[in-house]
Amino acid sequence: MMVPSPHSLSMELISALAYKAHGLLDFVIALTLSSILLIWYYRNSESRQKHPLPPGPKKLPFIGNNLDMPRTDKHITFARWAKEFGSDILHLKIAGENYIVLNSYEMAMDLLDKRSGIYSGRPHVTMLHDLIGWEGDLVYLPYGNEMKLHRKLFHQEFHPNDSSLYQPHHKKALRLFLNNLIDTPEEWLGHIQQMSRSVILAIAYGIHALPKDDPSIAAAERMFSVLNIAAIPGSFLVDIFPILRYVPSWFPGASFKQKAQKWYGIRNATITPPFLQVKQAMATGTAEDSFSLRCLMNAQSPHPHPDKLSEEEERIKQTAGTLYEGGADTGITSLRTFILAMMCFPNVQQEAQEELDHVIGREQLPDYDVLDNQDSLPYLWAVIYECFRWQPIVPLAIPHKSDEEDTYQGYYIPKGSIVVPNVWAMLRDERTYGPTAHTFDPKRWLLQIQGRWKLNPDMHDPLSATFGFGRRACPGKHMGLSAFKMNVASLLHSFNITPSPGKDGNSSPTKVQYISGMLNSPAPFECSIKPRSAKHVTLVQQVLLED
Ligand code: HEM
Repeated sequence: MMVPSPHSLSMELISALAYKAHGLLDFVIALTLSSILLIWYYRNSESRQKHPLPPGPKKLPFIGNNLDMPRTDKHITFARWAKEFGSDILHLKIAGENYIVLNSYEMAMDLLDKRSGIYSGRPHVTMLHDLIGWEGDLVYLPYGNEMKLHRKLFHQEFHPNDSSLYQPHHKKALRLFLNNLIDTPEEWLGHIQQMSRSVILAIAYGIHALPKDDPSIAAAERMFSVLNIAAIPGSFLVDIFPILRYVPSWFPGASFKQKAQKWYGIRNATITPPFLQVKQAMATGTAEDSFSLRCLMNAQSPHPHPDKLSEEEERIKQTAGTLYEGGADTGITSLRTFILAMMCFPNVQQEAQEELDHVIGREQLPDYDVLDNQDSLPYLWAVIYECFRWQPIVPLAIPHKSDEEDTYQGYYIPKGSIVVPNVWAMLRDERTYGPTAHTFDPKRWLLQIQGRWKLNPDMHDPLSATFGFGRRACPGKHMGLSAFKMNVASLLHSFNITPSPGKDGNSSPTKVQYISGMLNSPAPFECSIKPRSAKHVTLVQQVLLED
């Protein structure tokens, strides 16, 4: 029996309706309906390919998996689906877009790294790009020349062999942070935020933040909070049904429109003033060392006017803006996860402190060089790996986009697919990490040889998944890792982290709860961070005076 194709069905629909049409309106309706049918048919024409699409939840006509896409904790749902469908590669159809979810490290490497010529694009997110007007951000630039120029600027200044830009700023802010913890330990979270954001402000623009309530820090916080909410495709209904962008803001349920109006242009408005400040300071010879200054000094074609920007300077502004918008929150989130882990696992904390006491002693604070040596501080490194593994900071990395069609393991991957590496699932994989994959246990990274710890060379470290893949892998990796290591070692060296005692003096068990946006952040929690001894207090205060 011949089954009519949607194409012939739609032609019949047109003629039938046109025949019955009493006027132009009916004809337009007929034309619109049949166009939708045709678009749907052609967008689904992958099914006519030789290879099948990867498995995934059942698709409904027209709406595909729109109703299946979870609004939060997507990484957990994707990992569950991988088990249910017995496949690490999944396919979803959302708003006519193909989503390919990769739940294993090998698959992510096969596609995003080994075939990075195809899989290095970025998806377009309706809410973020069209309604909020988020533009010029390296994180979302399509694969191509402009993206490469932005990444080149990043690599120039965040090279693993040259930490001269970020280490001095970080060291200064860290020493202040440790002293602030001694003075007002109950404000520990505010101190972490102040440290991370002031470092980035100094690195990006050479601007020194006020000790409290700095307006540039507040502006960066507002900008990042918008990105964190709107960056993941599908976080707003309008990403799933882009046609909704045309509904008026007063329409019931269109609160996204009001949000978009409030946030419109926030990125450009936030990143332009500090950059112009650097350019103006450069003209008067008063600019301090920073990413912006270094790039501006290398610029081949600067605009002669201090308030105006050439195309090249505009690019530098955008790249510094990417740093300003996103460089701090990954650091804040990773440190909060570390603190939560130390509260929950006091034995781990004690063992790491014993190792630091043995290797560094109580007469000096940890320094960058010592920490780079994995052989001398294997337990500390194992704690660092385990923090990144247990609660990956960016659980779905940032989605890539395929710029060509492809086949992989017998499955068809359409051109333009949004490819989501599920880092969380990779780092919680029971096939790699065994039945304890969901618990925090630094010893999984270690071997004990003649009573001493050594990092197990057979365990593949988690960093290559934590920081993303291929040509879009995180260009801030070296700085992010270096800062995290120093923060963790300094806290462990001089402070004890424990649960906060309640009003009755007893502490209740700590709950491990996470809130997922683009970042996977611990839900707010209380804790107590106190110096380990009077000697540690003196040491921390002394090093501050050295600056
Ligand atoms: C612990 C800290 C950090 C973690 C875990 C992290 C993780 C990531 C991940 C997973 C991606 C997506 C990679 C992909 O698409 O495959 C990414 C991209 C990116 N990260 Fe980081 N990051 C961290 C710190 C930083 C810092 C400090 C900076 C700035 C200096 C930075 C700048 C960027 C930029 C610009 C991109 C976009 C790159 C592109 O699209 O080409 N990151 N990061």
